[in-house]
Amino acid sequence: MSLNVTTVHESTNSNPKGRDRRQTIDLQNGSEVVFVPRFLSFEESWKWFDYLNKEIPWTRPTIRVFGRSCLQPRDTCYVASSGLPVLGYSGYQPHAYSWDEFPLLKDILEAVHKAFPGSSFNSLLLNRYKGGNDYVGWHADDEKLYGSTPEIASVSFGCDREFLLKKKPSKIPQVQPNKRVEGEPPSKRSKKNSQTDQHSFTLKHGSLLLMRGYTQRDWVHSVPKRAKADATRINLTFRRVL
Ligand SMILES: O=C(O)CCC(=O)C(=O)O
Ligand SMILES: [Fe+2]
Repeated sequence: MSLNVTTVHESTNSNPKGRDRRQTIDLQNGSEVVFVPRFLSFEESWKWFDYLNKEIPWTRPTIRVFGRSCLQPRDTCYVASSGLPVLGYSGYQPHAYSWDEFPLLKDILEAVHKAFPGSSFNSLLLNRYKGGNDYVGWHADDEKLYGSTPEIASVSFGCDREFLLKKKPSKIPQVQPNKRVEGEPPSKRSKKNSQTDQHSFTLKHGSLLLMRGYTQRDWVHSVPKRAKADATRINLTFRRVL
């Protein structure tokens, strides 16, 4: 038996459109992802896409990666409640805009809070991928200001993009994780590992993906370049600064 079994739990209330259908993916050891493929309706999502694309003061900052300056490979903007500690990442400190400047964002925030009672997000990092060359590399949103078990709700609009999750290498020596089973071909052995330590989601227009528990401590995520993704995608990640 594999030690790292993934359980996907599907649930829905009796909504005829299946809008609240969600998948809960137990990543084990206290990490969890909830995926709601049709969180927002198609029409409503286009209304929000157009608003965000036009009204948000997008910037493409210079950041520092491994000691070198480079242009962040996507547009960004940051919105946060007043009085919170300042966010900084990759040597960049985004200006914190106020929620009041973008009233529609409050409606999306309200919908997210309704879907996840008990959540209380107070900041939002927005990303705009102008095509398949724009991306976000492997990272974890494990900044100290989010605490040890940050909950991050990610809502997507526009072009479909693949979202990958990969387990961080364990610091504790493993007891032969790919232990040879007599007669099992090597291809099967490595696949077994990758099935449980990597996950892929297609984040479509109007979908929501929530990461919680120890997902930022134990996993990294990315939205890789995709030659076929030829249209703009906008992604909102709601977070709680402690
Ligand atoms: O665009 C996405 O789906 C992910 C964005 C992300 O990981 C981030 O902003 O930290
Ligand atoms: Fe992230």
